[in-house]
Amino acid sequence: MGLLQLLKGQFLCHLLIFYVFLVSGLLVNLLQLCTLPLWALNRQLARRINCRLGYCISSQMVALLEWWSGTECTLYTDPESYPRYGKENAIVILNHNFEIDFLCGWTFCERFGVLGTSKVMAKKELAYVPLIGWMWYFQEIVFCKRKWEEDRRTVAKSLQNLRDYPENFWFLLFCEGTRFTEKKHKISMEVAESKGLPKLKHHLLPRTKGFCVTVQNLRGTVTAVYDSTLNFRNKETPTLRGVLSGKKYHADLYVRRIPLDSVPEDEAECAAWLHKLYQEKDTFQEGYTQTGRFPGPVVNLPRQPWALLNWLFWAVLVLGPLILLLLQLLQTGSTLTVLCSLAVCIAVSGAVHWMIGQTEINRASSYGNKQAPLNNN
Ligand SMILES: CC/C=C\C/C=C\C/C=C\C/C=C\C/C=C\C/C=C\CCC(=O)SCCNC(=O)CCNC(=O)[C@H](O)C(C)(C)COP(=O)(O)OP(=O)(O)OC[C@H]1O[C@@H](n2cnc3c(N)ncnc32)[C@H](O)[C@@H]1OP(=O)(O)O
Ligand SMILES: CCCCCCCC/C=C\CCCCCCCC(=O)OC[C@@H](O)COP(=O)(O)O
Repeated sequence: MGLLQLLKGQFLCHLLIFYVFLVSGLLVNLLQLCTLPLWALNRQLARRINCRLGYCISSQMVALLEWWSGTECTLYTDPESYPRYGKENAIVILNHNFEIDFLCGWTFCERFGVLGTSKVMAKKELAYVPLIGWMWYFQEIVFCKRKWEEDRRTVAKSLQNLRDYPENFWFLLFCEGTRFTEKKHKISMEVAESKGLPKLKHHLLPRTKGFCVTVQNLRGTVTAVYDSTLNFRNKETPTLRGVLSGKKYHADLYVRRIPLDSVPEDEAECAAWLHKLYQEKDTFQEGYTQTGRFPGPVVNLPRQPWALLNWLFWAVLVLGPLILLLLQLLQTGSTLTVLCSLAVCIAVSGAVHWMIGQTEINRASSYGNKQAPLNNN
């Protein structure tokens, strides 16, 4: 094992990386808060500024994946669609099977220059996660409670707000609404059976309402749906802890660009269209498990240096004062101050564990663990 690989496994390195993330993230959140008055004066400028501020946080996690863990992300797609990626507004549909699927999504956003503007329909609980959740508030992320009666108005309103967004954005939907577990899969296949739908082997049954309301509200703003299917080589089940420890994974993403005009306007037809799409995704996943690859040619998509440069900028900015403080502590610090510093380290590492825990499937919500009553309206 090389020295660098050994270093990547050290707790102290993780603590330093998280320290940079935490302090720079709080600074960025503060700057975002300072843009509040600007929203009333010049909304489009406030949005552009918040895209860039948000980038400062999310790109640190991308840098962790691309540069620290060295994870490779391969894109399978039609070369004719490829030039349009990043140059139009799109709805992205992604399977929700992996703890770092969102991070791979962000990595592709970074490579197509839309990381700062990337959007998602996220569960409301994530709005309270420090740094990321707070950043999302200023990036106009669409939050849902996963209770349609409450979501139908709020989600539509948040989507309407995006209609005059000043920059190209991708809007991500994990239509399954929750991460894949065997129990949730079994229950959702019972629902599929009761609805007369074919069973899926690799996906939970998609919830169609979020997709249909997104299409309704973003028609005319968004030009395409990017149907994206993600898997990892060697049957790996990647984790954020693995990434932080420098473990290298290899992600494969198959993307099909579907013009939005071909998605039906009628709600029932739109729902049927989504179910059919998931049946196709399921065959792609089955093909991947059999052959280790997706259909379609591979497009070369090298990583960009910007995420790393952003991380280095923040590291220099926030590590300098920390080092000075530690030196001063060693020279003059009483036992009490040294103990207090230790307590701060423990608190910071506790915060890392809690935040990483948000991404762990074994701590997933109970949503989808039992059948919601069938709705006939
Ligand atoms: C070129 C490169 C291309 C791509 C790169 C890839 C990606 C990059 C793009 C962008 C990146 C951006 C950001 C990424 C960063 C971070 C993201 C991280 C996390 C956020 C993820 C989440 O939080 S996921 C959870 C929240 N989101 C959702 O839930 C969305 C999907 N859900 C819906 O759409 C729902 O409909 C709803 C939330 C709007 C409402 O929920 P509710 O529960 O009320 O749902 P329904 O009314 O739909 O449910 C009832 C219907 O479902 C049937 N039913 C009942 N039980 C089940 C069951 N167990 N399983 C399935 N279905 C069930 C029931 O019968 C009802 O059926 P109907 O026919 O009546 O609809
Ligand atoms: C730069 C270095 C930083 C290192 C430390 C990183 C610590 C930050 C970690 C995480 C921040 C939280 C990211 C939130 C994204 C979680 C996405 C997710 O997967 O949500 C689950 C949701 O879809 C469905 O939930 P359930 O399956 O129903 O439950």
